[in-house]
Amino acid sequence: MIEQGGFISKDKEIKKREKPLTQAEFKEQLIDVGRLFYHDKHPFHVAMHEGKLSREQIQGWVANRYYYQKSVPIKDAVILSKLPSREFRRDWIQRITDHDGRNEGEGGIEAWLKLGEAVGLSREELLEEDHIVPGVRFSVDAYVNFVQEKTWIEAVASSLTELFSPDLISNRIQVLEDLYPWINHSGLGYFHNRLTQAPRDTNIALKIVMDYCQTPEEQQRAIDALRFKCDVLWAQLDAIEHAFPH
Ligand SMILES: O=C(O)c1cc(C(=O)O)c2c(n1)C(=O)C(=O)c1cc(C(=O)O)[nH]c1-2
Repeated sequence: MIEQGGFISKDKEIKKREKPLTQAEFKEQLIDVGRLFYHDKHPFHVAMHEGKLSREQIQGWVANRYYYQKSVPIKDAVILSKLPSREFRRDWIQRITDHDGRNEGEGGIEAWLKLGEAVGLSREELLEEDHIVPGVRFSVDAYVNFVQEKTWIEAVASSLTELFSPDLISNRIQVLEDLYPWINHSGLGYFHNRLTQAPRDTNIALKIVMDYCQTPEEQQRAIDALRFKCDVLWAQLDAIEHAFPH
Protein backbone atom coordinates (compact mmCIF):
# COMPACT_ATOMS: atom_id res chain seq x y z
CA MET A 1 0.00 0.00 0.00
CA ILE A 2 2.78 2.45 0.84
CA GLU A 3 5.53 2.98 -1.70
CA GLN A 4 8.92 4.16 -0.55
CA GLY A 5 8.98 7.90 -0.94
CA GLY A 6 5.61 8.37 0.63
CA PHE A 7 2.99 7.64 -2.00
CA ILE A 8 -0.15 5.77 -1.04
CA SER A 9 -1.11 3.95 -4.20
CA LYS A 10 -4.55 3.35 -2.67
CA ASP A 11 -5.16 7.11 -2.90
CA LYS A 12 -5.07 6.96 -6.67
CA GLU A 13 -7.86 4.41 -6.63
CA ILE A 14 -9.96 6.61 -4.36
CA LYS A 15 -9.46 9.62 -6.60
CA LYS A 16 -11.06 7.64 -9.41
CA ARG A 17 -13.97 6.46 -7.25
CA GLU A 18 -17.40 7.50 -8.29
CA LYS A 19 -19.07 6.41 -5.09
CA PRO A 20 -18.11 7.83 -1.72
CA LEU A 21 -16.45 5.63 0.87
CA THR A 22 -18.73 4.33 3.60
CA GLN A 23 -18.26 6.03 6.98
CA ALA A 24 -16.29 3.01 8.19
CA GLU A 25 -14.04 2.99 5.11
CA PHE A 26 -13.50 6.73 5.34
CA LYS A 27 -12.51 6.50 9.00
CA GLU A 28 -10.20 3.60 8.19
CA GLN A 29 -8.49 5.69 5.50
CA LEU A 30 -7.93 8.52 7.98
CA ILE A 31 -6.52 6.12 10.58
CA ASP A 32 -4.28 4.60 7.88
CA VAL A 33 -2.71 7.99 7.21
CA GLY A 34 -1.76 8.26 10.87
CA ARG A 35 -0.53 4.69 11.00
CA LEU A 36 1.79 5.35 8.08
CA PHE A 37 2.87 8.95 8.48
CA TYR A 38 2.37 10.14 12.08
CA HIS A 39 5.50 11.50 13.76
CA ASP A 40 5.57 8.82 16.47
CA LYS A 41 7.69 6.83 14.00
CA HIS A 42 10.16 9.63 13.33
CA PRO A 43 13.73 8.57 14.25
CA PHE A 44 14.04 11.52 16.63
CA HIS A 45 10.98 10.38 18.61
CA VAL A 46 12.15 6.77 18.44
CA ALA A 47 15.53 7.81 19.90
CA MET A 48 13.73 9.87 22.57
CA HIS A 49 11.66 6.86 23.57
CA GLU A 50 14.77 4.69 23.78
CA GLY A 51 16.33 7.16 26.22
CA LYS A 52 19.05 8.01 23.71
CA LEU A 53 18.70 11.79 23.47
CA SER A 54 21.23 14.07 25.13
CA ARG A 55 20.29 17.02 27.31
CA GLU A 56 21.07 19.35 24.37
CA GLN A 57 18.78 17.38 22.06
CA ILE A 58 15.89 17.43 24.54
CA GLN A 59 16.44 21.15 25.08
CA GLY A 60 16.59 21.74 21.32
CA TRP A 61 13.30 19.88 20.88
CA VAL A 62 11.53 21.80 23.66
CA ALA A 63 12.85 25.18 22.47
CA ASN A 64 11.86 24.49 18.87
CA ARG A 65 8.46 23.05 19.63
CA TYR A 66 7.69 26.26 21.46
CA TYR A 67 7.16 27.76 18.01
CA TYR A 68 4.50 25.12 17.27
CA GLN A 69 2.83 25.70 20.63
CA LYS A 70 2.61 29.43 20.17
CA SER A 71 1.29 29.05 16.61
CA VAL A 72 -1.47 26.51 17.35
CA PRO A 73 -3.92 29.04 18.89
CA ILE A 74 -3.22 31.40 15.97
CA LYS A 75 -4.19 28.70 13.46
CA ASP A 76 -7.24 27.88 15.60
CA ALA A 77 -8.25 31.54 15.52
CA VAL A 78 -8.06 31.38 11.71
CA ILE A 79 -10.23 28.24 11.69
CA LEU A 80 -12.66 29.85 14.14
CA SER A 81 -13.11 32.77 11.76
CA LYS A 82 -14.03 30.37 8.93
CA LEU A 83 -16.39 27.98 10.72
CA PRO A 84 -19.92 28.13 9.33
CA SER A 85 -21.99 27.97 12.53
CA ARG A 86 -22.05 29.27 16.08
CA GLU A 87 -22.38 25.71 17.39
CA PHE A 88 -19.04 24.84 15.80
CA ARG A 89 -17.45 28.09 16.99
CA ARG A 90 -18.61 27.47 20.57
CA ASP A 91 -16.70 24.19 20.59
CA TRP A 92 -13.65 25.39 18.68
CA ILE A 93 -13.00 28.46 20.84
CA GLN A 94 -12.10 26.13 23.71
CA ARG A 95 -8.92 25.21 21.86
CA ILE A 96 -7.71 28.79 21.92
CA THR A 97 -8.39 29.15 25.63
CA ASP A 98 -6.62 25.85 26.32
CA HIS A 99 -3.43 27.20 24.80
CA ASP A 100 -3.58 30.87 25.69
CA GLY A 101 -5.32 30.52 29.08
CA ARG A 102 -7.96 32.88 30.37
CA ASN A 103 -5.65 34.63 32.79
CA GLU A 104 -1.97 35.34 33.23
CA GLY A 105 -0.10 32.21 34.30
CA GLU A 106 -2.61 29.78 32.76
CA GLY A 107 -2.85 27.74 29.56
CA GLY A 108 -0.78 25.42 27.43
CA ILE A 109 1.82 27.93 26.28
CA GLU A 110 2.52 28.81 29.90
CA ALA A 111 2.77 25.08 30.67
CA TRP A 112 5.23 24.71 27.78
CA LEU A 113 7.39 27.50 29.27
CA LYS A 114 7.38 25.53 32.54
CA LEU A 115 8.47 22.45 30.58
CA GLY A 116 11.33 24.59 29.26
CA GLU A 117 12.39 25.39 32.82
CA ALA A 118 12.11 21.70 33.74
CA VAL A 119 14.70 20.87 31.05
CA GLY A 120 16.98 23.76 32.03
CA LEU A 121 15.89 26.54 29.66
CA SER A 122 14.81 29.94 30.92
CA ARG A 123 11.46 31.39 29.86
CA GLU A 124 13.35 34.23 28.20
CA GLU A 125 15.33 31.80 26.06
CA LEU A 126 12.13 30.24 24.75
CA LEU A 127 10.32 33.55 24.31
CA GLU A 128 13.24 35.09 22.40
CA GLU A 129 13.05 32.18 19.91
CA ASP A 130 16.83 32.21 19.40
CA HIS A 131 17.06 28.42 19.13
CA ILE A 132 14.34 28.02 16.52
CA VAL A 133 15.73 26.58 13.30
CA PRO A 134 14.46 27.61 9.85
CA GLY A 135 12.87 24.25 9.01
CA VAL A 136 10.68 24.40 12.11
CA ARG A 137 9.62 27.95 11.39
CA PHE A 138 8.83 27.06 7.76
CA SER A 139 6.82 23.94 8.55
CA VAL A 140 4.79 25.53 11.33
CA ASP A 141 4.12 28.60 9.20
CA ALA A 142 3.02 26.24 6.41
CA TYR A 143 0.38 24.83 8.76
CA VAL A 144 -1.00 28.28 9.59
CA ASN A 145 -0.97 29.21 5.88
CA PHE A 146 -2.71 25.94 5.01
CA VAL A 147 -5.71 26.63 7.24
CA GLN A 148 -5.83 30.18 5.89
CA GLU A 149 -5.84 29.11 2.25
CA LYS A 150 -7.87 25.90 2.26
CA THR A 151 -11.57 25.36 2.90
CA TRP A 152 -12.78 25.33 6.51
CA ILE A 153 -13.43 21.58 6.39
CA GLU A 154 -9.88 20.82 5.17
CA ALA A 155 -8.59 23.08 7.96
CA VAL A 156 -10.61 21.07 10.50
CA ALA A 157 -9.39 17.78 8.98
CA SER A 158 -5.78 18.88 9.31
CA SER A 159 -6.17 18.90 13.10
CA LEU A 160 -6.98 15.17 13.12
CA THR A 161 -3.38 14.15 13.77
CA GLU A 162 -4.47 14.49 17.36
CA LEU A 163 -6.35 11.22 16.95
CA PHE A 164 -2.92 9.66 17.29
CA SER A 165 -1.28 11.91 19.89
CA PRO A 166 -2.63 10.44 23.18
CA ASP A 167 -0.73 7.14 22.77
CA LEU A 168 2.45 8.97 21.87
CA ILE A 169 2.11 11.52 24.66
CA SER A 170 1.29 9.01 27.39
CA ASN A 171 4.34 6.95 26.38
CA ARG A 172 6.38 10.14 26.30
CA ILE A 173 5.42 11.04 29.89
CA GLN A 174 6.56 7.61 31.06
CA VAL A 175 9.77 7.79 29.05
CA LEU A 176 10.71 11.27 30.22
CA GLU A 177 10.10 10.25 33.83
CA ASP A 178 11.93 6.93 33.62
CA LEU A 179 14.78 7.53 31.20
CA TYR A 180 15.61 11.21 31.73
CA PRO A 181 15.95 11.57 35.51
CA TRP A 182 17.59 14.99 35.15
CA ILE A 183 14.28 16.48 33.93
CA ASN A 184 12.17 18.05 36.68
CA HIS A 185 9.03 15.92 36.45
CA SER A 186 6.81 18.66 37.86
CA GLY A 187 7.28 20.38 34.48
CA LEU A 188 5.42 17.66 32.54
CA GLY A 189 1.96 19.11 33.23
CA TYR A 190 1.55 20.18 29.61
CA PHE A 191 1.52 16.58 28.45
CA HIS A 192 -0.85 15.42 31.21
CA ASN A 193 -3.35 18.09 30.14
CA ARG A 194 -3.19 17.06 26.48
CA LEU A 195 -4.31 13.53 27.40
CA THR A 196 -7.81 14.85 28.10
CA GLN A 197 -7.84 17.84 25.74
CA ALA A 198 -6.78 15.96 22.59
CA PRO A 199 -9.50 13.23 22.68
CA ARG A 200 -12.18 15.83 23.44
CA ASP A 201 -11.01 18.00 20.50
CA THR A 202 -10.69 15.15 18.03
CA ASN A 203 -14.11 13.71 18.86
CA ILE A 204 -15.58 17.02 17.79
CA ALA A 205 -13.35 17.46 14.72
CA LEU A 206 -13.82 13.86 13.54
CA LYS A 207 -17.61 14.11 13.76
CA ILE A 208 -17.56 17.33 11.71
CA VAL A 209 -15.32 15.76 9.05
CA MET A 210 -17.40 12.56 8.86
CA ASP A 211 -20.64 14.54 8.61
CA TYR A 212 -19.49 17.08 6.05
CA CYS A 213 -17.24 15.06 3.75
CA GLN A 214 -19.82 13.18 1.73
CA THR A 215 -18.49 13.08 -1.84
CA PRO A 216 -15.38 11.15 -2.92
CA GLU A 217 -13.64 14.49 -3.59
CA GLU A 218 -14.46 15.92 -0.17
CA GLN A 219 -13.34 12.73 1.51
CA GLN A 220 -10.10 12.73 -0.46
CA ARG A 221 -9.41 16.35 0.42
CA ALA A 222 -9.80 15.52 4.13
CA ILE A 223 -7.41 12.57 3.78
CA ASP A 224 -4.93 14.80 1.94
CA ALA A 225 -5.24 17.49 4.63
CA LEU A 226 -4.40 14.95 7.31
CA ARG A 227 -1.45 13.71 5.27
CA PHE A 228 -0.24 17.30 4.86
CA LYS A 229 -0.39 17.79 8.63
CA CYS A 230 1.60 14.60 9.23
CA ASP A 231 4.23 16.08 6.93
CA VAL A 232 4.22 19.33 8.95
CA LEU A 233 4.95 17.38 12.13
CA TRP A 234 7.52 15.15 10.43
CA ALA A 235 9.35 18.10 8.84
CA GLN A 236 9.66 19.79 12.22
CA LEU A 237 11.45 16.75 13.63
CA ASP A 238 13.66 16.46 10.54
CA ALA A 239 14.79 20.03 11.12
CA ILE A 240 15.31 19.51 14.86
CA GLU A 241 17.23 16.28 14.28
CA HIS A 242 19.45 18.00 11.73
CA ALA A 243 20.24 20.86 14.10
CA PHE A 244 20.79 18.58 17.12
CA PRO A 245 22.21 15.35 15.61
CA HIS A 246 22.59 12.06 17.47
O1 LIG B 1 3.32 16.22 21.24
C1 LIG B 1 2.78 15.81 20.22
O2 LIG B 1 3.18 14.80 19.63
C2 LIG B 1 1.65 16.58 19.70
C3 LIG B 1 1.07 16.29 18.48
C4 LIG B 1 0.02 17.09 18.02
C5 LIG B 1 -0.57 16.67 16.75
O3 LIG B 1 -0.65 15.45 16.52
O4 LIG B 1 -0.97 17.49 15.93
C6 LIG B 1 -0.39 18.20 18.78
C7 LIG B 1 0.23 18.37 20.02
N1 LIG B 1 1.22 17.59 20.46
C8 LIG B 1 -0.18 19.42 20.91
O5 LIG B 1 0.36 19.54 22.01
C9 LIG B 1 -1.19 20.31 20.52
O6 LIG B 1 -1.55 21.20 21.27
C10 LIG B 1 -1.76 20.17 19.25
C11 LIG B 1 -2.71 20.94 18.59
C12 LIG B 1 -2.83 20.38 17.36
C13 LIG B 1 -3.67 20.85 16.24
O7 LIG B 1 -3.37 20.49 15.10
O8 LIG B 1 -4.63 21.60 16.47
N2 LIG B 1 -2.04 19.31 17.26
C14 LIG B 1 -1.36 19.14 18.40
